Amino acid sequence: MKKVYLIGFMGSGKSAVGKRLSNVLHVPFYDMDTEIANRTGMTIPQIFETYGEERFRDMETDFLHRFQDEYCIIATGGGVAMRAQNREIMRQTGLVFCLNSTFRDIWRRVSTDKNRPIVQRSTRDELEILYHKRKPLYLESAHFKVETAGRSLNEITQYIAFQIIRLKND
Ligand SMILES: Nc1ncnc2c1ncn2[C@@H]1O[C@H](COP(=O)(O)OP(=O)(O)O)[C@@H](O)[C@H]1O
Ligand SMILES: O=C(O)C1=C[C@@H](OP(=O)(O)O)[C@@H](O)[C@H](O)C1
Ligand SMILES: [Mg+2]
Repeated sequence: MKKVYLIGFMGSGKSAVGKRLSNVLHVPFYDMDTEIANRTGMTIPQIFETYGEERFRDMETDFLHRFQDEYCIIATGGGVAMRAQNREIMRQTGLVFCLNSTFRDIWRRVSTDKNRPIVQRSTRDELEILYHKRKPLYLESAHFKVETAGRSLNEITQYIAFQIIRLKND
């Protein structure tokens, strides 16, 4: 078993589930946004403002490329699965779980959050268009699709943990 990647739109629960999964499985957890923020000494909004979105995307790809070979949980940022190169790295180096949430749930969770520059610069309609545009690419990248609607963070975590343990024991 190599890495476990969590992908999906902003607010689908990647960071929150990743942390829980790490506790349940006793496996290290890395949140790509946190790792990139730590490396640059800047927040995600500061990176977007100072260097622009494209440079941030390059930092994401760089992270995936260089990251050490270990069994760990990685919560990706919502844009990571948009690059073919990133999708290829994730599928080759690990198991990819897509957290699938309704746009309604997503909007409720992220609309007031100041730490997501894409939400800050978008109207509700624009974000919903982006959600529909990205969805097929999340599904294309994933080994597993995880429905999150009506499920608690713990239920989602237990489901993913079960799948990982099952595959490990195969
Ligand atoms: N299934 C869920 N049930 C309850 N709260 C959730 C669920 N999924 C996500 N959240 C909450 O929504 C917010 C955004 O989740 P987060 O893990 O940061 O999403 P992501 O990393 O995918 O952008 C957090 O406060 C998180 O606790
Ligand atoms: O979807 C995106 O393009 C982004 C998602 C964010 O991560 P979360 O998905 O954890 O919110 C973060 O990487 C950045 O704000 C850009
Ligand atoms: Mg996150």
